Amino acid sequence: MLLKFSKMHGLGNDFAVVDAVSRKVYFNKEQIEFLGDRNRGIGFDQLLIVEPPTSPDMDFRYRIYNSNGSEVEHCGNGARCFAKFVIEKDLTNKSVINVETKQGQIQLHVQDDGEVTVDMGAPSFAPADLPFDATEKQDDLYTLNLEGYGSVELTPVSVGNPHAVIRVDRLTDEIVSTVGPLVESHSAFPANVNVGFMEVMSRDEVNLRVYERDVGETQACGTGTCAAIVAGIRQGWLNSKVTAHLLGGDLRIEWQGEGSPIMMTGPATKVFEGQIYL
Ligand SMILES: N[C@@H](CCC[C@H](N)C(=O)O)C(=O)O
Repeated sequence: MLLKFSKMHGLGNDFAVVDAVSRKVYFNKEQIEFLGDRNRGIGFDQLLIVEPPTSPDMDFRYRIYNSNGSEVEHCGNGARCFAKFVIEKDLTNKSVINVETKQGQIQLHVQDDGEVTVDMGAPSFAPADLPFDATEKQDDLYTLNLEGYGSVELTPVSVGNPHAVIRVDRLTDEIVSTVGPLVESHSAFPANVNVGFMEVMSRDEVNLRVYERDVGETQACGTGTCAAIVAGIRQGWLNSKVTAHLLGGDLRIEWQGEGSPIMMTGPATKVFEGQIYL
């Protein structure tokens, strides 16, 4: 099969996006791993598949796979690329697009300047929603012992997919590459977890790096940014509108508190279109 795709990125978090509305396409795990391979395939952090909706009040269904073939619930940077893709491919002419995901529904708002705002839904801080086998807790902060390292304090947050947010005094390569994998696959997170490292610069600004589940550190993580900011707002460290500086650029997040949806705004970029034998 000759597979057509668009290569896109949201702040350097990169994707292959496939139209499965105009033509039916199925992938098995090995095929996704091959496509995701940066030396032998296309290379991406996630594969995004645009499908017809299963519910009449939705515009599309959105499936997301990590480069190792695991299917995931949510992808924030991918959602913005998804919006740009369906417009460029003339699959819709709407500027407000309702999309089904594995975990629920999201709404994408395409702005006049081309940026996309995503209504990511309301976060959950309930450990069972990640899932997270909680141990000691104080004000949303849990202590996790890491073999051979010591302990870290983290906030578990579900924004559809699972995140552990760790506040650090200073972001370093070492903390991301050492603590990231230890927390990602810790037995307290039975489905594994994305790990965010947040340095609070002021009440309106953070520096953030994310070690993604099943992928490793990426240039940016949309859901990871949402999780970190809502954790910081709940702790009283941040205001309700925050700019996050990621390795690949900036995201703007707004959250009005308990029960409200998180609004994430940022760019989406197409790099090229291609085709590959599968
Ligand atoms: N890059 C994404 C998140 C992708 C999924 C994640 N690796 C997981 O396994 O949950 C984003 O922008 O949110």
